[in-house]
Amino acid sequence: MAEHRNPGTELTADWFADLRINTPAVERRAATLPVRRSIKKEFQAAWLLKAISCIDLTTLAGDDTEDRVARLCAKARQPIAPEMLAAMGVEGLTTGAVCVYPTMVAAAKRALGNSGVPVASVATGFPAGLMPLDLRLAEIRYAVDQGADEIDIVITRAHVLQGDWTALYDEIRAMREACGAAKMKAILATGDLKSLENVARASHVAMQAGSDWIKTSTGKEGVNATLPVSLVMCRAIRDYHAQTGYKVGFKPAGGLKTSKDALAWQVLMVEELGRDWVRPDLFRIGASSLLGDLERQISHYVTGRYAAAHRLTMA
Ligand SMILES: O=C[C@H](O)COP(=O)(O)O
Repeated sequence: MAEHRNPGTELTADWFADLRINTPAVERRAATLPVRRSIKKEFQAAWLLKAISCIDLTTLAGDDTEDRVARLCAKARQPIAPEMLAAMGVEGLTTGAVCVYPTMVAAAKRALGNSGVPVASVATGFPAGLMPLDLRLAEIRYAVDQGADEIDIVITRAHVLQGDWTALYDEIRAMREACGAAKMKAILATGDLKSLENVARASHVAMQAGSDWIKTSTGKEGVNATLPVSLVMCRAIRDYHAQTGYKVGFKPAGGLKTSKDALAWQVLMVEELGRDWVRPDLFRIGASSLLGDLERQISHYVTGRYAAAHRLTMA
């Protein structure tokens, strides 16, 4: 598949300055997503496998060690027992990427070897981003130098809260340049942005500044990925595509733990952006503890019963 990059545009405030969002309507629509039938029951196991291929399998904890990262990478290379995959006629399934702190990138690269699974590194003073810009850019360059294939940056929430779109655009542009060939995800930390209008505006600015994906959350805010916020971000992605022809990816992250969550977010993608957008270069689910439940549900599909927890390697 050809490498897909969003080059960005000039800052074009006209695309978002006057937007208004009908919050109750967004909430009503979001509430219907988990129960919609766009993914038929008999195809759910296939969609669960697809969800696995889109996971950024994540560890972002203060007590991370190289051993933990190596175990995570083993799981990323082989997320489901081979016999279970064989029973479903599938081979070579991996997660979309692993996601770690910058000092763990080299260990992740070693553990992933030639598996083709990319390493994503958070950077720019994750999770709050409150560091001088030159240090944040240096952190990106460090992670790229260590071998990161993707960089998950955080934005300065104050720029959004103060409506300083130029400052936000310039910061993200500079980050995109520092990423070089590594693809960039812009984490908006939507739980800090106060309104759905701000989420939409920040989404537009992040895309105009050249983000390859926009991502909801760090997993560390008080409120992380929600369906209403995700709906607003997907619609901004749709508008940006209509304006420019470029497809920007979406990454919900933070608090996604169940197969039900994975299906609800895939329904959102299918209904708002189309089936074609539900693939690893355009959709990632950032999660540290979702894989275990996906494995459990897939095992139930294959064997007709739930495996005991100790038989599954919980991610
Ligand atoms: O980017 C990914 C998030 O940090 C994962 O959050 P989580 O630990 O709630 O799954």
